[in-house]
Amino acid sequence: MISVSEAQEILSKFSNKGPIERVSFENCLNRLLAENIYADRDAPPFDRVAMDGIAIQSDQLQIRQQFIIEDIQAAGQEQKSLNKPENCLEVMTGAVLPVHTDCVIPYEKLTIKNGVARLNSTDHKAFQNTHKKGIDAKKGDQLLASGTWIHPGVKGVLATTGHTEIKVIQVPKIMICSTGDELVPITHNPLPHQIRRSNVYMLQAALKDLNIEAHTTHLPDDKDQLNASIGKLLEEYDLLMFSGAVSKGKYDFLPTVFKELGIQIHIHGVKQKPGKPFLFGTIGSKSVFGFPGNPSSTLVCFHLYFKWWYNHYLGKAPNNNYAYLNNEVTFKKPLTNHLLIKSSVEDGKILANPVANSGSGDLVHLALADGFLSLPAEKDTFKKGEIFPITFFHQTGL
Ligand SMILES: Nc1nc2c(c(=O)[nH]1)N[C@H]1C(S)=C(S)[C@@H](COP(=O)(O)OP(=O)(O)OC[C@H]3O[C@@H](n4cnc5c(N)ncnc54)[C@H](O)[C@@H]3O)O[C@H]1N2
Ligand code: MOO
Ligand SMILES: [Mg+2]
Repeated sequence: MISVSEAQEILSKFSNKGPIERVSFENCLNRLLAENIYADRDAPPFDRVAMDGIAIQSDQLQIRQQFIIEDIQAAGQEQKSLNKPENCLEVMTGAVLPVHTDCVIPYEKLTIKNGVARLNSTDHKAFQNTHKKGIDAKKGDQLLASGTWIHPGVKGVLATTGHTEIKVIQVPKIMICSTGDELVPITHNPLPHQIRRSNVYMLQAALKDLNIEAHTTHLPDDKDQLNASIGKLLEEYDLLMFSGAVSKGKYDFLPTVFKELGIQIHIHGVKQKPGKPFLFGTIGSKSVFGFPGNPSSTLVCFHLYFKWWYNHYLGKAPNNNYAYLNNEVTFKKPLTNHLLIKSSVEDGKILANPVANSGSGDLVHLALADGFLSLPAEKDTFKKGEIFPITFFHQTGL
């Protein structure tokens, strides 16, 4: 069996960067930008008034304390001009700074009476409360690099540069399949020997966190039917995700069916707990992920391996986060132990508090955890205060 890092290395080899597509501006949030974005004009495009108040010529500050108001320069109006240097213009935030002015004094520092503005203090200087044309970027400057995650601030830049269509990495078409004759739909009342199929919805939710909409289906524990269904699904989807049927049981048909369908199995079994029977294979450009059926195994393997694959598909470096173990833990097997934890923050440090559970089949306590700490296989005692890699279940930017 291979180690966690060996498994991730294999995945890196078999995940190619995804194709590029164009999407509308409306649909680009949480996608990965696949082009550089340049400024179509200076930013800001004009000397911009940054406070509501009056605009004056700063060299007048040595001579006078009060200014006759000539006019108002509102935002959205063409640039006006101050006629006489001893006067001022009222100006609004977002307006163009009028010609012959270089200093904005906010209303809070003025008293205005009978059309005359009097300064309440003398601590003013040239260019205060103005946002100089081109100070943030010049026309033609690169504002965003290909590979940027499109979050709300990035979307703002795409809007201000007038991008109505954006090149992004295509979202892979994914089908999530449950297997197992004990599973019934969530709308059913299970018989005593049955359970509702929950793993596929965990996977669907985890994919939605990555902005991937995936379908779910159920396949029976029947080799011929699995063969036929998976063959068809491979024609239609880029990637198939399975939960269950990858271990040693008489009805764990997936590894055999995959081989019969010509799928090359690159990983089957990783020195870890949970998730030991994890499977990954490819056929042409298509990939299959076989997550072990126990709920924690499914979710942990999704985060360790699918997200690793997806980072490569997006051309992004995976995130490496670390946290402080907040309780001593012993684990005597030569396996990487992915310990369920609930995180907290103290003095700016992420603390990982182990969540007690009865094993990888314990869905109840899985829901109380917000991630897992990966404790290395080489040790069996892990002390409070030691630092280990942490993976969060909830999306915090991949
Ligand atoms: N002789 C051995 N037995 C087992 C081994 C082993 O190495 N030797 N490995 C164990 C480990 S570790 C795991 S993990 C499980 C993985 O088994 P499978 O991937 O084959 O999964 P199943 O047998 O189909 O199911 C296991 C368990 O998970 C439940 N399950 C499956 N799918 C769902 C779903 N969509 N929603 C909710 N629960 C689901 C299923 O009912 C089973 O209880 O094998 C061990 N055995
Ligand atoms: O290692 Mo299995 O993944 O415990 O349930
Ligand atoms: Mg099994």
